[in-house]
Amino acid sequence: MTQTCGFAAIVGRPNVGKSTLMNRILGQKVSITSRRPQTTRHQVMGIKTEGQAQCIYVDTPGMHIMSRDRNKAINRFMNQAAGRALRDVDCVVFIIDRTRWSDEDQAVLERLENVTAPVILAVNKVDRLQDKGELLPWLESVGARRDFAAIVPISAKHGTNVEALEGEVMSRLPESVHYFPDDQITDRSLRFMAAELVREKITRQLGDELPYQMTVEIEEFREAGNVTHISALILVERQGQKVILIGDRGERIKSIGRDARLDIERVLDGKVMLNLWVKIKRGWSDDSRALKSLGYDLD
Ligand SMILES: Nc1nc2c(ncn2[C@@H]2O[C@H](COP(=O)(O)OP(=O)(O)OP(=O)(O)O)[C@@H](O)[C@H]2O)c(=O)[nH]1
Repeated sequence: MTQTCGFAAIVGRPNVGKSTLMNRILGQKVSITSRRPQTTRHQVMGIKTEGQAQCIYVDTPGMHIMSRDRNKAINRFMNQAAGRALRDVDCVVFIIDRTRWSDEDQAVLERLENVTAPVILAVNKVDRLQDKGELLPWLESVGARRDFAAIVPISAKHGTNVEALEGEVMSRLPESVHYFPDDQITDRSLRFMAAELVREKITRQLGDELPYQMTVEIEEFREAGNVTHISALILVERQGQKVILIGDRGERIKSIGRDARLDIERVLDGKVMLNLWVKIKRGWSDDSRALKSLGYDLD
């Protein structure tokens, strides 16, 4: 039988559920999620193989079109990364949040104007719709905004209708041999996943107390016997942020470390010793050179 293989970009404004959808499709966490917008910073590929079809999903960082501090280097990087993901894809999944249509959604739609690949609209979070009756008329009216290849209401969180969405994507992949082995689910290294999981726990535990100018670098990732030793450096911008992260008598950082270790152990399927360090690196989020040194690739 002929094989099919191709790329599908998942796009949408921050916080609509792109990472949640990716994790749901893959049945495993490859992209971190949180209630705060702008959690996803790096482009992560999620690979799903089903029989003869292989789809490589690209989860893009939220498009920061309305961002107030749009000139910051990190915002420029994130917009560029989102733009790059749209070139050369075979299909685009555009996610919106229920029946809302904001200026940011409109801006994402405008970005898709020159995209020739089919665009599937996923109307997410339908589990949270107060009035289910408003869905059908909305689905009909939203179709006027663009000639969508399909419009699929879903709940990424609960998995509702996600298979139908996948079916729409899979049916649009070109004939090709598979680019990845059939059992591989992400292009990212375990080292990268470990850093992302630490960042997820920080974002979840500290919420709005810590601005998103915080990054995690893995300094050591070493297997010894059946234990993986990981040292992670958390970079923040100011002393005040360091104090918040460490918490009263180190309670906060301990709790972050415990949560992150449990998740990393699940991903690695083995025991982990995790050490966290906090360091101040002033102004990194506004410095293109510093971003490069941390692995953010600015054009
Ligand atoms: N009720 C409900 N919540 C959802 C659903 N999908 C996502 N969420 C929640 O919405 C929030 C944002 O989800 P993410 O997957 O991090 O969103 P994102 O689009 O990747 O966000 P960025 O990283 O900012 O681009 C999280 O709290 C999710 O749990 C859904 O179908 N139903």
